[in-house]
Amino acid sequence: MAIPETTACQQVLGGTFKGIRSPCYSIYRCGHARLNRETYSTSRDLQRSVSTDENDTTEAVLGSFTGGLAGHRKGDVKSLRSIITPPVSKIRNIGIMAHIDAGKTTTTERMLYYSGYTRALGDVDDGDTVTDFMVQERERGITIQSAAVTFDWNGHRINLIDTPGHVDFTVEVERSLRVLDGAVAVFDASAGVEAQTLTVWRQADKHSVPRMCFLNKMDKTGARFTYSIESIKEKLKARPLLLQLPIGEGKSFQGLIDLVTMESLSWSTQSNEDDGRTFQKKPLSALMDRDLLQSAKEARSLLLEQIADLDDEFASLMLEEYSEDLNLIPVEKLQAAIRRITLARSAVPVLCGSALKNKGVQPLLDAITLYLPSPDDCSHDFMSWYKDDLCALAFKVVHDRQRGPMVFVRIYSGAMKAQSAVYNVNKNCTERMSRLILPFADQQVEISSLPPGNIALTVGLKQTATGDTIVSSKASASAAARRAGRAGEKSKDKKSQDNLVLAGVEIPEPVFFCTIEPPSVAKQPDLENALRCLQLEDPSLKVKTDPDSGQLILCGMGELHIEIIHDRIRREYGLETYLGPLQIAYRETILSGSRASDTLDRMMGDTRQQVTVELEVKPLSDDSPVVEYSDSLPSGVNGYQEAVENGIHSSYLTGPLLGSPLQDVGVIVHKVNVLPGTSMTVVSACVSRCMQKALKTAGKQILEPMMRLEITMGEDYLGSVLADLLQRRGNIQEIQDRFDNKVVLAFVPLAELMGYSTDLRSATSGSATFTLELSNYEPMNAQDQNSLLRKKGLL
Ligand SMILES: Nc1nc2c(ncn2[C@@H]2O[C@H](COP(=O)(O)OP(=O)(O)OP(=O)(O)O)[C@@H](O)[C@H]2O)c(=O)[nH]1
Repeated sequence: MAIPETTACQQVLGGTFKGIRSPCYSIYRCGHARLNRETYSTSRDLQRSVSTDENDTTEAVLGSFTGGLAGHRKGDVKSLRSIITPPVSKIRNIGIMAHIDAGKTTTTERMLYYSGYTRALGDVDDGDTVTDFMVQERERGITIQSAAVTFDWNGHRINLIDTPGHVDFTVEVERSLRVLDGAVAVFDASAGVEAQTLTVWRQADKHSVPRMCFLNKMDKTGARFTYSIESIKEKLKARPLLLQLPIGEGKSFQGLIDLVTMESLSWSTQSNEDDGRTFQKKPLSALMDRDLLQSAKEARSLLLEQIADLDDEFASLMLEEYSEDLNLIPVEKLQAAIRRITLARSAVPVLCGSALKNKGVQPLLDAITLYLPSPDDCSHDFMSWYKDDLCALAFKVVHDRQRGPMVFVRIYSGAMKAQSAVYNVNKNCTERMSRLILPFADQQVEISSLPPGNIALTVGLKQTATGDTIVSSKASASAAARRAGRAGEKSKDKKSQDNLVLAGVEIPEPVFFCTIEPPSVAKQPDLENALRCLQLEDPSLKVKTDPDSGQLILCGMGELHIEIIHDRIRREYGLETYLGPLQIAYRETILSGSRASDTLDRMMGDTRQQVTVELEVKPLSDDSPVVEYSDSLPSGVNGYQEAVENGIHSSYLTGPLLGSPLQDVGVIVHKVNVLPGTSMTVVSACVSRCMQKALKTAGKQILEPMMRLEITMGEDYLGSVLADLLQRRGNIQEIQDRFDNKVVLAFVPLAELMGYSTDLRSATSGSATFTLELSNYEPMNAQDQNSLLRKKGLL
């Protein structure tokens, strides 16, 4: 048995460390007494887990809280805490993903509580959860930033990332999925699969993340186990493997039947105060309810059949060794088969419970360790290029006012060490990392080194942004490049030779923008600095400068996104900024082509610079290249090709109608005559001017963002919601029934949805909910296009 590497906790930073963001004082206020006690319970828990493995050696170092907490007595915290880094096979890097409000945060809180990392149960509704620790998150009761949490369960290290459900923050979800090995999809069992679940499910598919489902809120009136299972089949097109059956639904929900071990698990329903830590486990034969027993037997037979269908090894066990009595199949063999199926993504295990009522979370934790992959189960080409050298991916940057940027990394190979220099492949620079931290939600434990497979938080990397690849040195990157090159030659895979940089996350184009102004000119540099830090953290936030007015422009994924950024600049950077009206990010295209020519002729110093260009713009068809050169042109345009294409691309940024980016426009270059000695910049400028000329006379068209809207409301409001959608130029696709509710699916131009949440709330007395995502860009009709141009004073 491999001896696990041991790392020692050097200091518990809970007191001095003001959270990932400085305004974290609120958590200390509501939880600091808890924080101190937690340290005890965590130590005990870890000590317990230490003693279960005889090969583990531990090193415990005394740390101390030093100030930072109001009313806190220095030195009264016993932070004797040993951190064992388990073998890689016992690490689980897991994401929790779901539709907004499905209960991810509540479930995470319960996990932390049962694993001994918190002393009290946090409650989203009371604003005292551990993972939602930004002030805005506490106030709004939603998760904005993924908070990574590390904890141990049954000798396993679980690195868990609580991801936000709101569509404005899907980049956060995708960023987490990129580095996770497995995921738990949490559902509201009264709603089944909801709109955002579909989006995150698709994202998890894209990154081939094995996952399991947790049907939460089984206690809620209207909770329907069977309905939720059907919606997983129908909407997610997934194959559910039912590992549990609920005992009761809604108010009568009291526990679960474990179809793998054939036991019933029941929690006390006597008191709401019960923390669910203890529950009763009985063999199924002791179950009094005959109907339930029968259903459990049937569900178990179905489960065995499904597993045999999907796993040959298990099928042969069933047909040969245990054909006489399937009940004799050892639980471990069944679990191993479920694990293989989950990793192969041929089915998804389904569990259920109620996080709020403290039922079913411990079996979920067991299932995570049993069925979801360890880093060893996931292989990547680049791991062989780096061998034992460090290779890590920065997947999130957060900014702390005192410590500067702090970077979450996933280590793929080699060890990451505190107080060491690392090389950032994307930025081509060497940086010094001062500290390495294990993130226990708002508490941080400093460690000296971490082996591959882990997720850690680093301090000191100032240039690193989300998506950057970090290795030990430039020499190590070069050696990896050579190995990648050889591998690429062998496999004739050109891509692998270039691909030293681990793929980052695709960031969707922002659909909203607005100007942002500092309170005074003197504060402009502070605002620029705040925006620079926020952009390092949040790659979906774009900042531009208006070339005419010089004003700063914020571009974001939605109204809420921009609102949160505004709020954070105020709270975290102490700047009261002014936002201009929110505007839509339109695009432009052309419906018919046009040809133009232009000449630039000027003296620069003693040199005459002269270029004549003739080109044609045309609607781009799917199979033609964006830039074509007419046959009459000399090949390579006499060495000016790059300058010509720079000129073309720069003119794509400002369309002729609104100055919005152009799409689906092709160019044919007919003539480029350049006087020798003319600079490349002048060639690009002439091409760009000629492009603008041609575009002006082409058939111009504005494209507007169309949103896919899903609204859930009581039947009484259906008529008024539909009438309102039609007024907003909405195209209604479908009206579905969901128990007593109606669900409307529609496509609506984004321009018509400004302030929709407030309008919908007042029209339905706050009872309706909706989700919104960008569907595509569509041409505006002539009338709407003209009225938009008039509104902007452009017609
Ligand atoms: N009845 C019931 N309510 C629950 C349960 N779990 C969570 N809730 C409630 O559902 C609401 C949302 O819970 P959260 O844990 O914040 O959900 P979330 O998925 O993290 O939400 P976002 O981070 O905003 O996406 C809160 O009011 C919770 O108290 C449950 O098991 N049963």
